[in-house]
Amino acid sequence: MTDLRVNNLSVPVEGCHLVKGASYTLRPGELIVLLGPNGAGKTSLLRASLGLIRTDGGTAELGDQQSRKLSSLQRAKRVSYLPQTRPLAWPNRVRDVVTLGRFAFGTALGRLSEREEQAVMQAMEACDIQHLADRQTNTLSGGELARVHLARAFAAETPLLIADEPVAGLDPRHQFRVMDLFKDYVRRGGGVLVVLHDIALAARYADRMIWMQSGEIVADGTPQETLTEQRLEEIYGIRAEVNGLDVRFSGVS
Ligand SMILES: Nc1ncnc2c1ncn2[C@@H]1O[C@H](COP(=O)(O)OP(=O)(O)OP(=O)(O)O)[C@@H](O)[C@H]1O
Repeated sequence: MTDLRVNNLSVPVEGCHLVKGASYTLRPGELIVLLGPNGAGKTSLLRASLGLIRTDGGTAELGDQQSRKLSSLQRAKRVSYLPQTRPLAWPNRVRDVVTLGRFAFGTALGRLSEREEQAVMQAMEACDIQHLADRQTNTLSGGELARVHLARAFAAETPLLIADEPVAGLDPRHQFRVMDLFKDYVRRGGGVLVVLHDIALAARYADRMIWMQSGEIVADGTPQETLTEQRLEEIYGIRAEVNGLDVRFSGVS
């Protein structure tokens, strides 16, 4: 079973720490939303968990191996990572960008097996971009391009999927649609960890919420356990009324 186990992880930078002693586990069959204000250390935690940046304490394991010891191909077979900024080296056809998601499995553009073709088509359909298949990526709107990147991540069909603000820039319908896709992925046995800034959306979809502040995980539990008026006040400095999973914001405190 592939899970991501992070224990007491710290990320140093210039004499201080971007992440301090963070511990959590991402297991197949659950959707975790990672929350926290700008600069709290969410991206740094994700990158450190995947072994992509230097750490100076703690461990991060993906399945049976330490993340930092995995080759990029080994890592790409276990987890799809959708970073916050998604540079494309050069404009390309949408279908080809989505096909790159199969790269770790030895897929070469133009030589797709039926199985590979199916994975790419399904991912494009799920992300509502099949009509854009032959378009060049530099002609797409921001939201369309975000869905292309998502489709690339889905096409990989990895056991785990980690996405940093995957719904930023999407209209409300596509935000729900993308979150529904993550839920389906989890129902089929995958594990998903996403960063969201929309607390109401997070409450609606998360099995667990991990809250970060100043480089530390300050809470980890179900929305029912961790989403409280006091927490929103402490972490974000905002006033809100919380009734179960329903959140009504009334301003900054
Ligand atoms: N290489 C670096 N050198 C110095 N500071 C850095 C470096 N990388 C990140 N930081 C700082 O560390 C803090 C945490 O950054 P990080 O991107 O992890 O936050 P975040 O919670 O993902 O924020 P956001 O919600 O704005 O995306 C920020 O203040 C950022 O400026």
